[in-house]
Amino acid sequence: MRIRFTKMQGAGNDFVVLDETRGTLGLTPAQYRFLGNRHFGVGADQILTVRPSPGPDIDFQYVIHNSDGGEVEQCGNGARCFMRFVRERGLTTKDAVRVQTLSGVIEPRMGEDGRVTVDMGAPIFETEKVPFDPAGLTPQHEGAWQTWHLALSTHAEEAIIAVAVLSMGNPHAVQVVGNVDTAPVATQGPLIEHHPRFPQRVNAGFMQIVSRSQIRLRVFERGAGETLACGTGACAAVVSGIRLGLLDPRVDVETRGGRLTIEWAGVGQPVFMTGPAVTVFEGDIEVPEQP
Ligand SMILES: N[C@@H](CCC[C@H](N)C(=O)O)C(=O)O
Repeated sequence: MRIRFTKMQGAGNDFVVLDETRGTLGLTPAQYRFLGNRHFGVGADQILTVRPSPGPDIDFQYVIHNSDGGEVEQCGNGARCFMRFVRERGLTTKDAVRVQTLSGVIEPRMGEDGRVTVDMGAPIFETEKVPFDPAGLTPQHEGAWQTWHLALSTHAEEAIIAVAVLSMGNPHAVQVVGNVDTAPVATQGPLIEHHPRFPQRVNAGFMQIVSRSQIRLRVFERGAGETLACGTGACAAVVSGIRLGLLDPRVDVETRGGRLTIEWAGVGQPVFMTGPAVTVFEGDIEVPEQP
């Protein structure tokens, strides 16, 4: 099957975007994996699919697959690219749309400077909804919130880390580090992603506090490995920092691929994420039936 795609990126988090507004392609997890593969396919951290509105008051449906082929609930950088894609392709003329994802409705809005702001919805803190299993652990109280001590061990390394745990529609574990440049992202990332206390795996964030309004962040993403930026990871890190008493309500997040601005007014309120969304190129590719 030959398919048309658009390659996009938001702060260096890169995507293959597919238009299924006129019919589904019926891709299998192996075919999504093929598209995400940087050697044999197009190459991307996630594959985003635009589908027609599933119901009243909703403009589109947004389907997200990680480069490992698994479908996931949410993708923040992808949401900004989604907005630019539906505008550039003439699928809408609206400046703001309501988009159904697996974890709820988000609202991306075009900015005048070409950046996109997304209402990502309110963060979720109930451990069973993240999901995270805290049985037998004692939370460490910090600021108005708490972190959890997790043991990471392999034959090569033993470590106890303190993570804040929350969901932005998808699961996140955020730890504060002294310097993101030397943080053990490559070694601890996979151990945190697959830690048995996260039954659906987790995205692992490493946050360096620069000031009350600026952080540096690296994220080892579930199903994709370390990416140049993670939008939901940026939201999760800033929300954690605010609740732990370390950050103000508006924070610039410096990622390896660019800057995102996150705003959050407190528990029960939505998180707003602003950042770039860029079309890189378009093309078509033959997708094998059984890659
Ligand atoms: N890159 C994304 C997050 C994509 C999904 C994530 N890897 C997961 O499995 O939850 C973002 O910008 O938020």
